[in-house]
Amino acid sequence: MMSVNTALTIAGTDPSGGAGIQADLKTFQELESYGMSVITSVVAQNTTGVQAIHHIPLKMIEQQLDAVISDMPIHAVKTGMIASIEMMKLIAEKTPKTDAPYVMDPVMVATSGDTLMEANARNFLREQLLPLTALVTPNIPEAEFLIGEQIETVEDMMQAAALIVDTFGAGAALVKGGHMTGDAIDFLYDGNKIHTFSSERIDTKNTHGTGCTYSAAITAYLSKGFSLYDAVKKAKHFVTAAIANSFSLGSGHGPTNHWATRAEKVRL
Ligand SMILES: Nc1ncnc2c1ncn2[C@@H]1O[C@H](COP(=O)(O)OP(=O)(O)O)[C@@H](O)[C@H]1O
Ligand SMILES: Cc1ncc(COP(=O)(O)O)c(N)n1
Repeated sequence: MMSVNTALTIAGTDPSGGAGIQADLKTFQELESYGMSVITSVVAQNTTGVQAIHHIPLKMIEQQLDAVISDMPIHAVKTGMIASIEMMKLIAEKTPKTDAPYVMDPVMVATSGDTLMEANARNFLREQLLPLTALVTPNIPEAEFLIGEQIETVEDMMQAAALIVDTFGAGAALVKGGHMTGDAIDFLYDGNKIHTFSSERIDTKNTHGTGCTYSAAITAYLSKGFSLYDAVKKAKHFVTAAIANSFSLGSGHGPTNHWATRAEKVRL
């Protein structure tokens, strides 16, 4: 019998296919981790922004979680959009039961500027969910919220990563530099050391779903047993290729190309 590793995403949806649950499942599939999903909110969105949000009733989120956790092996878990404190409470109660490493993408605002998390839930996320994580992957605005300070330089980014772990209790923090200028540099603090992951900045506006894709790739690699450092290194390569080969679909920020690294596999 074939053995397989599995990854679960708990997040909101994107019918245009570039972000959210859809990006996560595409990424898990590309990286050959068996993908599973629990939907927190159905979001009407596309490359131009968010048009409407429907939150799934709590009881139904709970039943989805129970359905997966009671029956399926889970080797890594990721969360994306979690809109409310009540949803967060449920996830804080249920996910530790999986015993799998937990990667949190602290999604607060979409690339388009639309809010995906209620304002009062941000503190709850920081105080109650963050300490459960193996890794949190904030972009610059999210990291600024988590530490309560502005981030302007790469030194600030490194300091933010350290604070998120040492003061707020995340297992590790990856502060992403997509919103800076110059090379796209991310800093990982694992509680011990700062690691740097860098790529040239690609000149494109097609960045819808980059954060989702990156954290999903890390989750997939963790599910397959890679160390945190190796998982981030490989995922950075995956997301960079996805951005470099992105699609100019839609009239806003187009989606990334989740199958961009297939060409390399064929060559190897
Ligand atoms: N134009 C770009 N060229 C290359 N890498 C990028 C670009 N924009 C973002 N990235 C990378 O994509 C990943 C997602 O980062 P970021 O855009 O900061 O996250 P989010 O989508 O959560 O806002 C990071 O590795 C970042 O460095
Ligand atoms: C349901 C959902 N979750 C997350 C994002 C953020 O996307 P990005 O990766 O571009 O920050 C999104 N637009 N929609």
